[in-house]
Amino acid sequence: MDPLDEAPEIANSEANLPETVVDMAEDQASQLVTDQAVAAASEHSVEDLEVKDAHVIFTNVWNDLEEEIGRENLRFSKELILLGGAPGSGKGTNSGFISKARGLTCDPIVVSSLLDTPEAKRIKEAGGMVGDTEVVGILFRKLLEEEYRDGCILDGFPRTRVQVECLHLLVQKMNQLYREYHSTPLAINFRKPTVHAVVLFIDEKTSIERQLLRGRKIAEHNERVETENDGEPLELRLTDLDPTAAKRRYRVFKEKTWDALQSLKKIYHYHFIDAGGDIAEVERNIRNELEYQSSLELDPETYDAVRHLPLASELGVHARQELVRRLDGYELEHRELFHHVIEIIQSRFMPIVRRHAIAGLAVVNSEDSIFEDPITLAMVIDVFAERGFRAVANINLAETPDHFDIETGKITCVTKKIYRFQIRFAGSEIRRGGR
Ligand SMILES: Nc1ncnc2c1ncn2[C@@H]1O[C@H](COP(=O)(O)OP(=O)(O)O)[C@@H](O)[C@H]1O
Repeated sequence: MDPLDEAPEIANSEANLPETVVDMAEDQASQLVTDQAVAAASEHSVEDLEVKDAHVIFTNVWNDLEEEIGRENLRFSKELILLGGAPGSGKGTNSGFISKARGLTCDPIVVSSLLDTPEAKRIKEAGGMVGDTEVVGILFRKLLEEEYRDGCILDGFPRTRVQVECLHLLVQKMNQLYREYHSTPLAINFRKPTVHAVVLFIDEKTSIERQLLRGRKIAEHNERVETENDGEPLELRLTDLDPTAAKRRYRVFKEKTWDALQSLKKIYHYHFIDAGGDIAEVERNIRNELEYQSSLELDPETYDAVRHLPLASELGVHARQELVRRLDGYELEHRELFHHVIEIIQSRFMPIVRRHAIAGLAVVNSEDSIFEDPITLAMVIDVFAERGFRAVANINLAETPDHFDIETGKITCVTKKIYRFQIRFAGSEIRRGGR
């Protein structure tokens, strides 16, 4: 039986706009997520009194440095490797290996270790983030140390949008200094900077497990140091001992750092790494990615033109969490409409879907004007996704004769909108005569 045969004939289908409609639905849905995330982040912000303007922060730091050590001594690293990822994603574990792969001999700069004032420690222990002014001031000063001249790894920078802005401003200044000193004897100290962002991705569950694992390992190590009086104790983060605090750290990452890291790909070399596997696998992924990008035969300009487009492997990573947030958003903000859509799915869609359980593909057409609001299309797609189906929606325009003028012979038509949903799922394996 043809799975499409539930669809009534559509006369004079004039426009078939699948991508547009699905885009509309998904846009609407993701806008909702973004708005909620922003609202949640600002509601809980503890840094409201802090300077948020990257230009102000950067200019203050830069002017202080210039005044203190002189413009000709503002010698930053030629290559900056920004290593980002959720807590426990393996930044510390992999930074030594990345250094080697990039031919760097200096230790990575672990930004959170630089932040050791009592106030910064208090914030870190609560799973929060230290203010941008402090981070940028300390880090830029550190970067000027001689050992980082050729390049360095920055473990945990940038972590916020303001820090990303400050980074852009720093790179701009470095480019300016490069041009300024280009034909002078000091040129070697002001080479054109290159920036790579390496982003390690793990999900929330893995992040929490690994933070707690690190906590257990360090606690055991420190106990051994104390009882056997052998070796040096390691810094133990309180958030690594407490599942709730570890979870909070991941959430802060997801709300404040994830987007900031994503924005780097528009401007710098960007390496997205699936870091969910075991250590050997992650190392392999990093090696492959770094080798792949450096062996690309694309002209740098061509590569620049395409690199801001997302990689297929990135798109799925937060899809489940975002779906959950969107669904919760419908329930909170459009409860009545949401329940109405669920009721339509239950009473009108599901009988058709059930009838096509062997084929795994059902098509449902509807003229219900409720679907004029794009959010209802998003709701249908998301509710089906939540239940394990893949739904796609598109709009067909059908011209139907409405009036026939006997005298002139003129036919007037009305245009009807028909909403067409394709619902795919794993069909039954049991088929007569099938293998
Ligand atoms: N791929 C991996 N598989 C299993 N455990 C890992 C992996 N990468 C790191 N770990 C462990 O997870 C914990 C956190 O790793 P770490 O490198 O300190 O993360 P980060 O610096 O990103 O917070 C450590 O105990 C480390 O040994």
